[in-house]
Amino acid sequence: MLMAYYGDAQLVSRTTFSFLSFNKRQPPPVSRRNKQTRIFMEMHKVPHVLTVAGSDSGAGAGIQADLKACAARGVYCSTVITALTAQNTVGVQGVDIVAEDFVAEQLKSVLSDMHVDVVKTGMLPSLGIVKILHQCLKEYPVRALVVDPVMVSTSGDVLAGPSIITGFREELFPIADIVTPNLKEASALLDGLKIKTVSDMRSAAKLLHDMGPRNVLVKGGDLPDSLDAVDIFFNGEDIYELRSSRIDTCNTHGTGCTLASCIAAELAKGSSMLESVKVAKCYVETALDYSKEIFIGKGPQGPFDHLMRLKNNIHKSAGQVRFNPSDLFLYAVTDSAMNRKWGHAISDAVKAAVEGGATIVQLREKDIETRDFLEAAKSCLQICRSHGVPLLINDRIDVALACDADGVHIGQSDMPTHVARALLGPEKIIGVSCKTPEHAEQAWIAGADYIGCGGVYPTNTKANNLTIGLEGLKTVCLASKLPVVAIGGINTSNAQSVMQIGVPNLKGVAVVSALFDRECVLTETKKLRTLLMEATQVMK
Ligand SMILES: Nc1ncnc2c1ncn2[C@@H]1O[C@H](COP(=O)(O)OP(=O)(O)O)[C@@H](O)[C@H]1O
Ligand SMILES: Cc1ncc(COP(=O)(O)O)c(N)n1
Ligand SMILES: [Mg+2]
Repeated sequence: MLMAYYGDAQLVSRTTFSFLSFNKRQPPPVSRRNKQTRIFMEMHKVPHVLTVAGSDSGAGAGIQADLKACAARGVYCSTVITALTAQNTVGVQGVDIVAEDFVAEQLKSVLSDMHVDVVKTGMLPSLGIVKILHQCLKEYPVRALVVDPVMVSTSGDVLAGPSIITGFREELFPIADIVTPNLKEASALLDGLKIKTVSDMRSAAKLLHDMGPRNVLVKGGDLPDSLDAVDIFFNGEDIYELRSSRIDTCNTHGTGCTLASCIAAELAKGSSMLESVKVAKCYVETALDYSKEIFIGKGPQGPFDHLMRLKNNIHKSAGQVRFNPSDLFLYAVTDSAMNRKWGHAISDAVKAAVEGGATIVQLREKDIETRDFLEAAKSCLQICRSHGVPLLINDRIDVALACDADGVHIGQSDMPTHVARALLGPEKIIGVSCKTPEHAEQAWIAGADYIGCGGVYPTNTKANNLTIGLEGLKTVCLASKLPVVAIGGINTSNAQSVMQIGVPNLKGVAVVSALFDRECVLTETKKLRTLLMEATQVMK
């Protein structure tokens, strides 16, 4: 049924086309750009892949996969769209081929203006389009050409008819730096040769190489009964069997497009062909493994997560605690030395604090190995999540990211707040230690969620820490646009006076020794909570 569309090359709106023609803007002549500008442009050129492929409305394969793969690999990607597909995880419901002269127009727009390092091709739905591409590449040569000879989608739908085989063989293969057929495509290109084993793949790679490409990668994603994902790479001299573990997942829609784009991206960055292929294969394996548990669409072949971020969002909606300033009410900060002194395991101490009424927990483990810190953080996170209490990590953004904690608390000499925000994303909680109104202002500008202000009173947990007293605390609170938690030497005897300084954005107290330098953390937390509740009742 889909084949019915192939004859119709005029489906894309001519109105759009003539509008664009009418508005053609010519780039300024190069001579008008001075030499310095040209040198500057040369120095700041970014690696650039142009993908010439079809759009996948489900965004798992095609142009959309190419864009995501290049973004993930840190390479700029421009796009010439050859066809629109109505596609989802079930299959391809429709194909609308872009008019040949409009494909030519797109190619010219990009290649005449932008510096393209590598061209990567995907779905080329007609012989005419292949010829146009060939002609354009003659006119605007690029450093490398990666040809993914897309013919059939993972779902089994036809994306390019048999006439395309001539186009590949005669036009593109002779100028390709690498071609990357899957088993079905390799077989179609070799007049129906049966490819069922790794040894068949090796023979196919050699036969395809005879058609002219510099390198061939026969992909074995669909190799029956194979425990590994085996691809065969042949450069005309040596043959390599590239193996990775086969990820047990249905989310493999778009693996072929992604692999080819990633090869193109690595080539654009300057890697050798074999290195680019290896990096690309490893990237696909990692992304598939990361995306095993994501669920998009009802069909048998789902897309995967190129940027490896979506899973965190699933966990986030399941567990990530959104920041609420009232969480600062009873803020428990752990201390490994105190836990050692009392023989408390960190997770037991945190459990007791949370059960006693702590409303947020910060792990502050200064003298602990990173591995141990990460393990401790993971177990504390489970405890905190089961009570709906946010868990923050002191200083260590890497540990917070690794265990998917709810956020971090950082000091003035740690990672700058705006950098922490960029690393952690918009959802994570970031608290910053501030002593002055200027610190508070900076923390707000840089995207913190709250500030920790102190030391209010002298304390043993921070040597040589300047004490700002209740007055200093009040000054900072009044200047701060963010909610504040007071910290430093606060305990059951002074917590009420702190809470009663009478500024609305002071939301609570952070305590270390008052909870953890005690035999029974549960009892101390309950005691402090009661006092804080009394203090806030009095204020009302
Ligand atoms: N389940 C899997 N686990 C790991 N790698 C895979 C898996 N499925 C495919 N691959 C890899 O993805 C890439 C694309 O292969 P393939 O699926 O055969 O191509 P296409 O998507 O064009 O059909 C290859 O490197 C292949 O080895
Ligand atoms: C528009 C478009 N182009 C290519 C593919 C191949 O997908 P895969 O990478 O899974 O083989 C596709 N399904 N749709
Ligand atoms: Mg596939």
